[in-house]
Amino acid sequence: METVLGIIGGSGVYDHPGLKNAAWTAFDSPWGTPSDALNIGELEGQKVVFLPRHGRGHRLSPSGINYRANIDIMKRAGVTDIISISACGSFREDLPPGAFVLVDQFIDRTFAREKSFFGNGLVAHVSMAHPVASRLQDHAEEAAKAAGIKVVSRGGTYLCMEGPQFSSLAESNLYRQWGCDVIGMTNMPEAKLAREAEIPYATVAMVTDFDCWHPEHDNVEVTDILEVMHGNAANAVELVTHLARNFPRERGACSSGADTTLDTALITAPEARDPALIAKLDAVAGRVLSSS
Ligand SMILES: CSC[C@H]1O[C@H](OP(=O)(O)O)[C@H](O)[C@@H]1O
Ligand SMILES: Nc1ncnc2[nH]cnc12
Repeated sequence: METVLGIIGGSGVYDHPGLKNAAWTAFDSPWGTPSDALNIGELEGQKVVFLPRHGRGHRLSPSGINYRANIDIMKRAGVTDIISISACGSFREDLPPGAFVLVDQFIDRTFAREKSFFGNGLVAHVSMAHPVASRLQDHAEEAAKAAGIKVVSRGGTYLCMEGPQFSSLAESNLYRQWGCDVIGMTNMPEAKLAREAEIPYATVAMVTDFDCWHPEHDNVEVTDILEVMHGNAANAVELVTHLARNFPRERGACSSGADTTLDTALITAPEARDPALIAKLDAVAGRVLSSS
């Protein structure tokens, strides 16, 4: 199968200037309104589908993003792999602003978002034990190094908070005690939904600030973040360019099983399934539902 690299650009990353033969293409989704149209084109000979998570102009707040529609339209566009590019705060002295963290674990503290494509009428439980595809991390790591990014951490735990306010000092200290490395507001439920849609997912988290635990940086402000974000965004563009250049054009089987996760996840008996929900799942779960 030919690979189609999906890029979800977060704060500061609303497009990729190197996309060739590109067109912003609107997709409808039975899950509602996605953040934006998809910019579909080619980068370094690789087919790429780009989605600005907050929409162009950063219109959408983390809680207002329709994560289900976003993942659904990426699946409809044929995306085989997703790289999430995200701004984040850091809980570690050795991950200062400008550092890139190739996250491999998440803690989900969000509470006001739709988190599953499944539910009453078709219940499914997918594993989130290993939410990130190590194969994608390998490519992202290689690309980050080739892009000359100075601090690149392989692995890290991303605490996803609801927001939009930043953490209190007590929360920031608590998350550090939990062993979290970075904090953001968007990668959950995005990673969960990508897993349900059988799209391998990996996060490149770009540190913009020290959250508020750090004695010398005891307040997070968007104006400070924006300054760092512009440099990070330029590095992210470079990283994605290198990633596309070396990305395998043919997709092999995913050792994590992320691309076949629904084989073992559905629990509702076929005769008890809701036809209306099955219809909405045509893209996300068509691979397993069309044959059952
Ligand atoms: C601009 S600071 C807070 C904002 O930035 C991050 O967004 P994204 O993950 O899409 O890069 C963070 O999660 C918040 O939404
Ligand atoms: N400190 C922080 N907390 C949550 N989301 C962020 N995005 C960037 N910095 C952040």
